[in-house]
Amino acid sequence: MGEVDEAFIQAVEHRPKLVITEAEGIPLINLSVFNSHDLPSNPSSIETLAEEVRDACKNWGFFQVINHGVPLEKREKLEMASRKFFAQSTEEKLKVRGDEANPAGYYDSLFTKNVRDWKEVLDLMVKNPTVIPASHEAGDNGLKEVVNRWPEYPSELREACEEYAEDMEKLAHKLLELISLSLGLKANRLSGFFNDHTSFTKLIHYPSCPIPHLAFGISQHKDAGALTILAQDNVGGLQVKRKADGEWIHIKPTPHAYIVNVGDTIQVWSNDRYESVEHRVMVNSEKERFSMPFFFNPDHNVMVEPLEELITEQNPAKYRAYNWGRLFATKKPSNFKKHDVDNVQLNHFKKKEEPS
Ligand SMILES: O=C(O)CCC(=O)C(=O)O
Ligand SMILES: [Fe+2]
Repeated sequence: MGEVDEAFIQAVEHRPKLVITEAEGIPLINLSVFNSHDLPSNPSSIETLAEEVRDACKNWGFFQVINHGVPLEKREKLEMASRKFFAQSTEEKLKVRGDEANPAGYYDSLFTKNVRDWKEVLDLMVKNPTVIPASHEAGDNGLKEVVNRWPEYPSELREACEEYAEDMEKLAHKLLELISLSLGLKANRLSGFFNDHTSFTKLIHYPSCPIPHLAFGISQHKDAGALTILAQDNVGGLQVKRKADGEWIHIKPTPHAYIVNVGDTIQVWSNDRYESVEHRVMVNSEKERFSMPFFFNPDHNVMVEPLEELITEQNPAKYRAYNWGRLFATKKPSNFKKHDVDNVQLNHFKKKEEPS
């Protein structure tokens, strides 16, 4: 990624401002009650936690969690393996390149909204294989298996990633329970959508960049799945669009915390009570950065639509049902191909306002 390709250059109106807005930041939520033994006899603290989650989801769409129960050694083991993997030559990394037929793997040429991202990634599915639709064409009901391409080096990467994904899955289910409670639903209301889930871990490397005023690590986007749980190193660069005023807010790294955001799927399930919020990543002319988002996604055959408990006469369903797997099969390849149109957006499924 040495020479500067014009595909990286953002349109003038989207270019990063190098002056960073430091604000009070996204909410910090302490999950320690989940790890205490007296959990069942302590419903009031869970209720308090659910309220904090509700406020965070409503006001920001993003929050950080501490005392989350994920062992630090597991996170560090995967982070080290990721650094070793990306330190190899491009030729070596391209041996595990992902493609349209089997998207799990390495990419060094990715686009968000048609501008190239200053990053390289390794995508690894949690379920190996993961079943998804063979194509996004309506009428094609065929399925295919996505199989991980484990790199030979470093040899510990596979075990590190599998162990880490197990921990992430547990944390994701805890968060899902809290989100369900926060919406006034039973704790396990959403868990049935994840039996054969299509979640994946993405290892990301943002190399240092000579043109941080013209390019992004990832330009502004929303995450399509249910929840994203992100581990970032201490360099920083993630920015979240503050709902209150549309200002881009820098998320200062909190050691060992995870950053959580709700994706489009939860926006639809909640019938817009919670919104999937735009975010982006700035790059840095001096420092490279590593991050590891875990995307918690439903089963391919889940039809995503507003939950019936959250629909009322005053608040009718705002979306038509759509099939998660088809959207996933559409989204994945479009991330690495230059398309004439933006990625599929949730607006496609938004119901038109009925004339009153
Ligand atoms: O690396 C980060 O901080 C954010 C990554 C991200 O937003 C994504 O991969 O969707
Ligand atoms: Fe994202």
